[in-house]
Amino acid sequence: MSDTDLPVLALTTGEPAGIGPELAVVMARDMPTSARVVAVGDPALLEDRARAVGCDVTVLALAPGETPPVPRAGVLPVWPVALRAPCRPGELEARNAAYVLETLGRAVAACQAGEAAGMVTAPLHKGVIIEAGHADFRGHTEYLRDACGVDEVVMMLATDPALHAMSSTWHGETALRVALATTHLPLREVGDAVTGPRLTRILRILDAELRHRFGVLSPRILVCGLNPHAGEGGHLGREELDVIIPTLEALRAEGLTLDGPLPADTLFTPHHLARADAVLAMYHDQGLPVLKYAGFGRAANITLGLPWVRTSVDHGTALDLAGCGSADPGSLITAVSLAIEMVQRGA
Ligand SMILES: NC(=O)c1ccc[n+]([C@@H]2O[C@H](COP(=O)([O-])OP(=O)(O)OC[C@H]3O[C@@H](n4cnc5c(N)ncnc54)[C@H](O)[C@@H]3O)[C@@H](O)[C@H]2O)c1
Ligand SMILES: N[C@H](C(=O)O)[C@H](O)COP(=O)(O)O
Repeated sequence: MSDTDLPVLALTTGEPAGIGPELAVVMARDMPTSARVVAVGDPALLEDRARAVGCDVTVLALAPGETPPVPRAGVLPVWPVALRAPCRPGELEARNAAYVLETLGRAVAACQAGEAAGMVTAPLHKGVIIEAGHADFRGHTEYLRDACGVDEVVMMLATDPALHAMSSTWHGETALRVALATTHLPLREVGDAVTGPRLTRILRILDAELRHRFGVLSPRILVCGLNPHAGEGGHLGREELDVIIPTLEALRAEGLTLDGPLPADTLFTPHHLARADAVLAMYHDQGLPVLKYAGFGRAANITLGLPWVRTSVDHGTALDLAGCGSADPGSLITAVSLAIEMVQRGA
């Protein structure tokens, strides 16, 4: 591939008071050369944060939508978006919620216009966006679903050994792919959200994207139950009998290979995981603690079901570390390399 053909990836720099801006500049010290990664954010903020953490990187402000130059270590091209209010590391400022949303909007527009082949997102702070008046905001995943006008997308996190695999040879103690049937919902609402139609949409997307984006020829998916011990035959909850089992049976008839519903506590053991390509957890904190225990800092978040590639970090804004220079860039580096790999193989 010649330099002029290198794909463009838009990297949104996330909550300005968090660690996203400094991770972007730290990542640019060893800027990958197999794609043109362009940050979306405030160039002055990125320069300030580079100085604060002692990172010798040149921030190169481009015109909006301008094609980034050939990548070079130590140079971070930026599509500029202006902060709405001054920003101090670790201190949330509601006026900057509009800035964060504008960075997302710019990246989406670039993907829609074909100016970028995909996007990588640094962490944003959901609470401050909601408090700034965007009451329906839930997270990047839901934002991107709505921005793309698709019915459903799937949040999947994977630990590093499971990100690059093109077959099921990735199994190992820390290799995991965990997708979620519901995302950013209060726990009280989860039971009602686990419906047959939702599980059907999610499992179809997960099966198709494991084939298409990860090269798994015949995905085997382990499906968690919702209740303790997967409902214990209906004695500890009926969602397995009434919703999950009939849905899985119908999908098996379509050709999907699904095991479950299995009790989540024993599903996440080597015996079961050794024969799985992914796990579907019913809710956020059923699946993600296990994934983050296995691979925090080296895992990535992937949105399946979008018309372009989107990857993200496995951590949040870490306001406690912002501006200190001690935040680990591992997950952002992983998310960027994964996005490049997915774009290169046309996934
Ligand atoms: N991709 C995303 O946009 C994303 C992901 C997760 C959480 N969040 C948001 O982030 C905010 C804060 O969430 P939280 O406090 O639960 O989680 P968090 O990940 O920000 O912090 C949890 C702990 O991990 C540490 N940590 C996080 N990232 C680190 C890194 N790169 N290097 C070293 N240590 C790191 C933090 O210092 C903290 O002690 C919330 O608003 C949440 O919704 C966003
Ligand atoms: N659920 C994610 C996690 O815990 O890592 C995180 O909140 C990011 O979600 P979005 O990519 O939808 O913002």
